[in-house]
Amino acid sequence: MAATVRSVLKVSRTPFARSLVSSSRFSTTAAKNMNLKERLAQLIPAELENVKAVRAEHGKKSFGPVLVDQLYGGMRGLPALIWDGSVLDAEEGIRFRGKTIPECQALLPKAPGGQEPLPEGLFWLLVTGEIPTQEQVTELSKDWAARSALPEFVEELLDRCPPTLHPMSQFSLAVTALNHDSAFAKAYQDGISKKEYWGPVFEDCMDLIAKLPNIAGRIYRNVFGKGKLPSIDASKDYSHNLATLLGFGDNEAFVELMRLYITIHSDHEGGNVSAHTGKLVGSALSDPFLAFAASLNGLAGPLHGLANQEVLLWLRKMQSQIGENATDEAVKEYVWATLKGGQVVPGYGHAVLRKTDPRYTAQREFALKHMPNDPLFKLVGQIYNIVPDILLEAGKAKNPWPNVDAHSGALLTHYGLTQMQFYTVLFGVSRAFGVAAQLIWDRALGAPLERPKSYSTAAIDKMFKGKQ
Ligand SMILES: CC(=O)SCCNC(=O)CCNC(=O)[C@H](O)C(C)(C)COP(=O)(O)OP(=O)(O)OC[C@H]1O[C@@H](n2cnc3c(N)ncnc32)[C@H](O)[C@@H]1OP(=O)(O)O
Ligand SMILES: O=C([O-])CC(=O)C(=O)O
Repeated sequence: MAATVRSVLKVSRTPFARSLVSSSRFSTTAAKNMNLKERLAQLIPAELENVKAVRAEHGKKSFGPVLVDQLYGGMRGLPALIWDGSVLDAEEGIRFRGKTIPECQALLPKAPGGQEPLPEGLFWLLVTGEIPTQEQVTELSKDWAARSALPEFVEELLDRCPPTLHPMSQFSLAVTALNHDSAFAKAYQDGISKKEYWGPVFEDCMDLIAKLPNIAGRIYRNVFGKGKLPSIDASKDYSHNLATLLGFGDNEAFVELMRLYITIHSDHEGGNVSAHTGKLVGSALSDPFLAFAASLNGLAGPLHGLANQEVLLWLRKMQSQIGENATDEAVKEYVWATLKGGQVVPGYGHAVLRKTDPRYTAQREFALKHMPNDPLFKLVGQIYNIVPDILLEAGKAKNPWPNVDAHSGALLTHYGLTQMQFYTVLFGVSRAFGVAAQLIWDRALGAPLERPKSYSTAAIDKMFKGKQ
């Protein structure tokens, strides 16, 4: 079955690639002078044709059987969704529109003097499948800066939240409230034609991404008493502004970290909880603010995006119990105690990946370059040498290797962003890029309401009773 799945995926990727080739007359000089919406408007008709052709050719082909176990087992491996921005390979990890993380680091435009890719370029890549020019990325930075202001009532909403309300709950509240000004919701009420949905959805997605730094910065400063929020600087890139709003804009290494962080956390194909939730809610034609707020509520779970907070809490608890610079033996004992206590080792394991997450590796390489002697970085490395063997010996986890969340907190802590309850907010800022790109395409391609079939245990029992 795996081979069938792979060959179908290959076939279904080809037409999109073909669409880009067939529209290559645009991807020369003219395309390089276009803004994102203009380029998208060119790509949509060809992709509509491609999807039609793929469905005509393969629409009745099967991916293989669905097992009852998959219904009970969180639908692992069940082919169920279309997601164009990225594809996850269990061994290799994520590719954004066919490009690995190192390839994105090499190919995407950088800030002057910077070495990490600008997330603006990654968004362009997710949406179009193309590497933008430096000028296109600069225009995107400016566009997002121009859209970044929050409605006053959203600022007030955040200012009224008690600091005891988790930053992710505040984040979700604020994003939900942005639906007040949704271009799509308004256009829908005004009777927009289906064919035109993608236009206002694109505008909402751009507004959503643009406003996230102001939301994140406000939450951070409110909750952790960090004073008044500075203004967005229209001459700076998105990550620089985010860093400034958090109070770290003067630290160029932190700004670089934000560029890398937002790039690598953006998208992880469609089946993860935050991406799938956004797509599902968007399929009801809830606007991008409502859809992405739902994504955030999923990201806030400890088995998903909250794991980066959990990793730091777990590490700090370890240090308080066995001290800093603990021996391997003491660390092993602590890991076993976690497992014997019926808890998971946060930052390890994955529903799809079966190797070390390349996002972990990218962060490790960043740390080796910028903070090789950091004690927490060393502890993260020590744990890497210990945990996989223990998880293998414990015999339950299908993947004993670290995921992205095993590393991110150590990097943020190094630069002074020590408030782990805030970490998943940064993950959420990044995840908006991937969810938004797919929401735009879903509406452009007329993706239908999601509504799979559910079964009761009694129905399954009855269905197979007396059958082999
Ligand atoms: C950005 C992200 O979302 S990356 C993931 C972040 N989450 C974490 O790091 C939390 C720790 N990891 C986990 O809980 C899991 O590995 C998940 C949730 C990521 C994946 O879950 P699954 O696909 O169900 O993993 P898998 O099939 O390997 O699980 C089999 C068993 O191993 C256990 N297991 C998996 N990973 C771990 C772990 N890190 N520590 C302890 N036990 C684990 C599962 O809890 C499950 O136990 P059960 O049979 O008693 O229910
Ligand atoms: O793919 C997953 O299931 C979880 C994950 O790593 C992500 O969403 O970034």
